[in-house]
Amino acid sequence: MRSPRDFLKPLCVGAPDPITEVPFPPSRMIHFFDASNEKMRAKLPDIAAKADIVLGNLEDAVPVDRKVAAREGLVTVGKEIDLGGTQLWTRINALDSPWCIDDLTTLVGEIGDKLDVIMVPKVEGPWDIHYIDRLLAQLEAKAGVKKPILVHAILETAQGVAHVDEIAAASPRMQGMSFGPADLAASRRMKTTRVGGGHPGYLSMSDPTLDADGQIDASVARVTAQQDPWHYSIARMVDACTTNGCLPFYGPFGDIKDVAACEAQFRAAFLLGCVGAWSLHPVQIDIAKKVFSPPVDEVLFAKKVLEAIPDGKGVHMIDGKMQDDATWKQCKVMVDLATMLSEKDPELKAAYGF
Ligand SMILES: CC(=O)SCCNC(=O)CCNC(=O)[C@H](O)C(C)(C)COP(=O)(O)OP(=O)(O)OC[C@H]1O[C@@H](n2cnc3c(N)ncnc32)[C@H](O)[C@@H]1OP(=O)(O)O
Ligand SMILES: O=CC(=O)O
Ligand SMILES: [Mg+2]
Repeated sequence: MRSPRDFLKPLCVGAPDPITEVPFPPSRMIHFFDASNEKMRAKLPDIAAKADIVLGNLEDAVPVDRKVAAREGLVTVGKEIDLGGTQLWTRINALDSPWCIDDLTTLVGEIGDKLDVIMVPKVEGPWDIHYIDRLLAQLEAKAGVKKPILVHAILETAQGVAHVDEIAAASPRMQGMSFGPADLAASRRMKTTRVGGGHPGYLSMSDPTLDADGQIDASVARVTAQQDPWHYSIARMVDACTTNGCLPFYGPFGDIKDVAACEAQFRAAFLLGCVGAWSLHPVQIDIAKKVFSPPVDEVLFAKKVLEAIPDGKGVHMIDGKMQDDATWKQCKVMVDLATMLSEKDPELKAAYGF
């Protein structure tokens, strides 16, 4: 293990100093686009006006014969398109793929100063982050990049989940993690073809009704309720990220037309502590914006609590609810997020009354 004293020294002479705190600008959605697709690239200025983060995807979903075009398309985006204040990320090809090394050398060399975060798929343990960390430092030094490019891991293998805490702690570059239910399902041999969301087969059932002879009365219907197959892993990811000062995100929801289920999946992640989710299609940008902006009534209540208890101490009754030091902190989380989002979004600012 590296000495903590070395943690904030660059891993290559001439590379920028590592950051001490992960920046947290609006991050409600990471909008994926295929940079090899000229039509999608042309839409980017409009998309960037609505989205918090846009991400040029080079990995899964980009066909093998368009890998180079996607990389080059992203270089064009970085050099030629003004995204305003919207962050530019990429998802590189996996570390065990033949494209990864050229993704990194080309992108850092050509648009290293434009890229905020590099998302690394299929991270299995801290060793994957250590590899990327050193290589990025070398490439940053070579290209004269001024601020360190941050790293975001996708949690999408059983190994990755087993090592989630070590991954989150592996480098000061760790910006956060996204939950990847498709690859994770495959890695664990879960029997689902869905990308995120629930499953009608994953449920619990109420007890049976017994007849006079103590036998199960099959004529009486039993209540079932779908359970959340992702709860455990998302909660682990949230704890690992929060413990290490980086940001957890929910990943993709694949049934683009089922906007209600997408909203439910995003909201479950929001309530558990995620700061945002992926949008795969423009329709999911609005869903993420709605879900990951805290509800107006909760923000107004939280403001009321903070105003009523300026020192955040003791026990109080507000609107019939007990408030104390702990609930004050819950309210602070809500108000801090609302304040941060209001700086970007005048409509939210008005609704929250700032
Ligand atoms: C498990 C994982 O790894 S998930 C991450 C990898 N997957 C991705 O990145 C997928 C990204 N999304 C997409 O490729 C597409 O949205 C698809 C394939 C899912 C659906 O595409 P389509 O069938 O073309 O959707 P649809 O017909 O509704 O598109 C409407 C318009 O929005 C555009 N559009 C669709 N998705 C996007 C996007 N992500 N970004 C920008 N524009 C988009 C289309 O080009 C189309 O434009 P047009 O009206 O000018 O023709
Ligand atoms: O990359 C995302 C996933 O779900 O797999
Ligand atoms: Mg994946």
